[in-house]
Amino acid sequence: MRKRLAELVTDRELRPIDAQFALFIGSYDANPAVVLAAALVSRALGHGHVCLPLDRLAQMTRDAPGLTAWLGELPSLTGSLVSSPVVGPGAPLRLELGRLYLARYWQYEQTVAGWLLQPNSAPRPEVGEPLNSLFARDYRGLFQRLAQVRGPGFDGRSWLADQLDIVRSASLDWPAILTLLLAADNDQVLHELDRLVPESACLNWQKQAVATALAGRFAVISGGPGTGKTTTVTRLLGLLVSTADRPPLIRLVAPTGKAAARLSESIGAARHSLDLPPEVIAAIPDQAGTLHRLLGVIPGRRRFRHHRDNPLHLDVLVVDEASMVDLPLMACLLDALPPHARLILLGDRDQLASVEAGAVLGDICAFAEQGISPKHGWWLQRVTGQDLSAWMTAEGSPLRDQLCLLRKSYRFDAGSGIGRLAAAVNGGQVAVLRQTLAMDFQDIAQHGLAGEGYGQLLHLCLQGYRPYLEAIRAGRPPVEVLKLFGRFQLLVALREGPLGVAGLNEAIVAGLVKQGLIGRQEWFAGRPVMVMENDHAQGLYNGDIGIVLADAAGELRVWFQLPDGALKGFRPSRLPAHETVYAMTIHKSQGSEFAHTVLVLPTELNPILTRELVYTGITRAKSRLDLFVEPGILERAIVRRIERASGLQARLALPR
Ligand SMILES: Nc1ncnc2c1ncn2[C@@H]1O[C@H](COP(=O)(O)OP(=O)(O)OP(=O)(O)O)[C@@H](O)[C@H]1O
Repeated sequence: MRKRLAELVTDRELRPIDAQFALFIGSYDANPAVVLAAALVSRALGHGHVCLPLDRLAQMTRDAPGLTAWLGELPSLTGSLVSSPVVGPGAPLRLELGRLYLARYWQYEQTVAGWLLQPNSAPRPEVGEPLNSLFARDYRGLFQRLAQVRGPGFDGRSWLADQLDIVRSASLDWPAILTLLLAADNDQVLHELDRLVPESACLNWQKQAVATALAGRFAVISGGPGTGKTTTVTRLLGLLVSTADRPPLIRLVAPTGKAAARLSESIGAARHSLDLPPEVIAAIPDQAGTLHRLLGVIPGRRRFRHHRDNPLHLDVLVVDEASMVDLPLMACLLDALPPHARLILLGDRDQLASVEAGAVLGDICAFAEQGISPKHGWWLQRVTGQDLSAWMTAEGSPLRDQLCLLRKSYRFDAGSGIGRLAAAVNGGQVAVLRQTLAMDFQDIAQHGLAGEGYGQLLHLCLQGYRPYLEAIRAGRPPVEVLKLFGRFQLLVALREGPLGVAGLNEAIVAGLVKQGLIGRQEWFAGRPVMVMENDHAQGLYNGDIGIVLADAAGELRVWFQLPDGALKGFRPSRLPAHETVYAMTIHKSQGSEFAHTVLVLPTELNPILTRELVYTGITRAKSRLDLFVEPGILERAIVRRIERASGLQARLALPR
């Protein structure tokens, strides 16, 4: 058995750790079926699955002929596992409903499901009045926008429907509304729309999200790029502060330093657009930190400083980019929350799941498809004044009433190619994708990679990275250099090969050297580096990006912007594992956005190419996307989905 496991490691069907674990299990139960099951469950974890579903063994080993052959020689694994001493309470493996777990992961899933399924006993608050005043129509803004669009060809009906989120259009007196819109010469007259377009004809998902989050101690607000997740949570925090007897202690976190820095920036801006008293705004924090820092990492230990017996000191916790939070980290976070705490998860459920095992946000958000319960729907209707009858269904998990999907992008309008492309990819709509790429959008361009394509790609990258290098030459300060570097990014799917991180980094460095923009040595001024592991002692985290700059004495320092906005310089020799980051994998780009993104996909279909990967790559672009892909690859990639085996959804579906 030892030999066979070693061969599977040599053939890369197993990782060394999978074989070691199987041997460890084999020392307690030498039954080959149990040993193989142990290797497979460990291997599944390496692929991001939380457990090994025993009815999907063929599917999960389809790319591994050695494992498939071994499975074929054995009787059913289930029979051997059920009677094995290594499976069961207190043993290293757990078997539940046909899913085999490492005991630790079974416990994580239990913790997460147990926390999420706790009944919400608190009465729903009476928030109608403050909620409606927070979401009061801004007629002054509406009038300004109207003045810009009114003119020949103005389609007042669809314009107003979009502006006011009208969903029950047929019931409205459109001749009167259009007359008003065309004749309005000041914002005051637009108040007549209060009567002509009552709130019950509109459906604003941001308002629904705030109400939903106020109703209980847990809520998820999920939406694509620019759908207003930060804006919505800022309004929610404003309401929580203004309606509380004493200001709640609010903490904001994200899984990476980069995502935390972005959250600080966007919440800082959103706070000031709130029409609330200054003392309320002051009680909303504008600094976010990392999740690891909040929980308190103990170097060398899996356990955090905060846990059930030493809970976090907070009343409200907002976690941004929650799709990046893996199952173990989510379990540790929920375990560390004090019983009275309110938790709000923000994220995009359609993005790539966490690097490590699990797809917690996706598993939770799966219940959003079930609509909402009538009880919750009636309450929402009462406090928001909007009609939700079309969304109410009798059957479903109680969790569905804690989920809010934001469906309208305020960043990408109908004229945006990026928005349309992202929607087509996310919906797996091949025809819309083709149509979008064939249209003449100003913000997207598709290029091939054959022939001159590769040269064009390099040219674009050399142009894109030039501004920050010129800023260095001009002696601009680190903060400005980092900002300029962050405006342009080359994203790739693979690590190896000419179109992977390694090949493209090399080609870009060679091109920049040739243009005299950087030096030839390993540590040249301007070298951008990405940290590849967490270094809690120095406050540097996997995914952080820094740039090498020389000080007045010619000494090199690598400058990083910390989540609180502060800058810190490190000697190159002090950095934890790192690599040059002209090209970055799409996986590593999660939680970041770039004004101009260049996205390169492999020329051949690869298991890594999925809808989630392409969607995540495209949605990193804020205002310009250049897509380098060979014909046919994109269409084939977007119909493939990532499936992560887990029992969380099944646990959450159970009635409370
Ligand atoms: N209801 C709204 N009306 C008008 N503009 C809005 C509204 N909600 C959000 N916006 C604007 O849309 C932009 C994106 O909003 P926000 O940053 O809140 O979205 P997000 O979902 O958090 O974005 P990201 O994809 O960056 O995470 C901001 O400029 C914001 O001011």
